[in-house]
Amino acid sequence: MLIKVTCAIIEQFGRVLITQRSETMTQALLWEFPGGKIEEGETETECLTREITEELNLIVTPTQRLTPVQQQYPTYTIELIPYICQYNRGTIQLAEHKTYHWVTLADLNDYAWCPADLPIVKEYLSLQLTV
Ligand SMILES: Nc1nc2c([nH]c(=O)n2[C@H]2C[C@H](O)[C@@H](COP(=O)(O)OP(=O)(O)OP(=O)(O)O)O2)c(=O)[nH]1
Repeated sequence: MLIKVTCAIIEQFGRVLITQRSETMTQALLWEFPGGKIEEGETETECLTREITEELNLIVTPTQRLTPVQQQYPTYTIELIPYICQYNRGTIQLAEHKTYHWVTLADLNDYAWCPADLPIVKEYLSLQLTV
């Protein structure tokens, strides 16, 4: 079964928000773009804005869809669907994650990412370089 997951590349002041999964989550302690599983009847962007509010207490607007990534993990497969998002309002309150960082593009490669995120980081960096 393919589990569809959306994730948000939230931009503000030239940095992007990344979150570290907690010890008790799957992919424990790895870094990710916040988001989560699409629920029945939900669009990708509805899922994303719901998850970002639930997990971080932030209001964001998805602005650009990047290329989805299929990733097989030992017991399940996900399709991770990334969106660049603009921060609107809210102060971060972590509901599930261990911590978060606002990182410059130059530092994005220094984190221990969930495997599915590696192609997304690469695509995102390549887009910024061509601007
Ligand atoms: N939200 C998010 N999940 C990601 C990313 N990269 C990646 O491999 N994943 C995986 C981790 C999880 O297995 C799944 C997303 O599930 P989730 O964020 O709803 O996690 P969850 O804690 O509800 O999942 P579970 O432990 O209940 O199975 O996708 C990412 O950048 N963002």
